Amino acid sequence: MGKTLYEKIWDRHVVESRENEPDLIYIDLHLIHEVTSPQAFDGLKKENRTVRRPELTLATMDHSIPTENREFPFQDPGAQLQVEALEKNCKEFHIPLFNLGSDRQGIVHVIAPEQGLTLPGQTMVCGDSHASTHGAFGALAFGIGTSEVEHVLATQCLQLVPSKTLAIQFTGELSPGITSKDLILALIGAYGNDFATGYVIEYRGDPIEAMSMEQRMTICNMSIEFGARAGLMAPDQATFDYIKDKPFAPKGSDWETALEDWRGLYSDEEAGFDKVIHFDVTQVSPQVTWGTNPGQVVSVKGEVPSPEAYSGFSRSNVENALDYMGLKPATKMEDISIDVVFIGSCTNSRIEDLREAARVLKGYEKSPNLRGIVVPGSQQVKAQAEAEGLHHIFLEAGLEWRNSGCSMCLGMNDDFVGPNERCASTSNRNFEGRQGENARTHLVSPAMAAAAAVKGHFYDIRDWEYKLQEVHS
Ligand SMILES: CC(C)[C@H](C(=O)O)[C@@H](O)C(=O)O
Ligand code: SF4
Repeated sequence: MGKTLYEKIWDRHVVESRENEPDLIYIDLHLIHEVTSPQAFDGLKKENRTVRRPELTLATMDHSIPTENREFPFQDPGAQLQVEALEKNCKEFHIPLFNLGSDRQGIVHVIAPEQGLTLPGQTMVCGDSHASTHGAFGALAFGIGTSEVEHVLATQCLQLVPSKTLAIQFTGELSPGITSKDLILALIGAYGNDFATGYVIEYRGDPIEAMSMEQRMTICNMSIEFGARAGLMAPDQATFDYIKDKPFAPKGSDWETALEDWRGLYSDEEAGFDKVIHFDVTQVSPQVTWGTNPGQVVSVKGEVPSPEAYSGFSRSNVENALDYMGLKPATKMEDISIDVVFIGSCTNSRIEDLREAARVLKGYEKSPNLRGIVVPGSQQVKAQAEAEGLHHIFLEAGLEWRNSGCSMCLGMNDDFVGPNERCASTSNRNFEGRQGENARTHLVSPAMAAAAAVKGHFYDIRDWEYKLQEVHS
């Protein structure tokens, strides 16, 4: 019997296995940020322990930082304390840190792939649920809690019980204008947001193989919104091309050795999954969420559902969601006007996302009644976007151009959506209060967010009149 990709990675990392006990698994890379690490470091200090492998740990600051003026003092003294604590802890324990002065700083899930730290076959953890993003490279990557962060810092290992495996076999071809964001939203919408609970997903099939690495990352990023422990994709030539020559990628003969190894990272044909589903991507249209979890989603050409007619969620759940969102059943999605546009987050803030948004915005101005911010996922993405002149397009459209960070993805920093304001957001979570108290979030792709910024309401990107096709060289 063959092995799945997940089983192959797992087996390579077992340090110790005892009957009726969790396995002890070695962790190749530990990413940390300012929000979920302070208590873990406090725990270490209390026990007088050191960090076992500081060089396999990387720190960045992203969640609570301001994206406008990043100088001290911050408007929020609590955020400044978190940032200062991370600097101090990294210094004390010799952990590499991309701080606010670094041109490599950015959202934790954007910088690791960008630096060539995310590699196929690795085990990776982070005190952050969207660690699943790195699965796009064939790395087994998942979020952990603060006590586990402490454990990994101290031992570079974790006690883990294997998850069940779910293969999602995509078929068909995405239509023009449809992105991987639409695909993952449509998938979660079709099966429900807790369908993959307890599973590690492997996304497979031609539509995945046809995608860029950045598109793939968007899908793996939202595995957690589907309930999964992690999402994986087998590495292929696109993966290797992306990694090659990145700053921390293996070089010279190490590269050749690594490549040879990575080429064996796929699920064997005779491997068995605990569950398999098939999903035809051909009919996927631009998606917009209407409710308060990512599975409450509909085509932009659709309408707000009525609690009676909606399957998948209970009547009261739908009623509550509509009430929170301030929406009436049967309203056309394209008739919903918005107050805020947020283009950013670890789901959609990479260079291709910004190019897509800029391609839509080129030559247009935002609707006068809304405000919008574009927040690159890292300072490297920011520099690249500026080298291509994308920031001019955003600024000319009347949107703000910021420094990198999690920003408006979650109401934990200076960027938030006001009470009862409605936001078209490229992020991954539309929970109540996610972007601010009583803020109303609609999840969309970068192109759809850009179109909404111009129109002032949701608008089908397939009907868009582009003023210029190519904005980058
Ligand atoms: C703050 C952090 C722990 C959290 C997570 O784990 O995902 C955040 O990144 C989020 O997206 O909600
Ligand atoms: S951008 Fe959003 S989803 Fe991603 S790590 Fe930051 S807060 Fe979490």
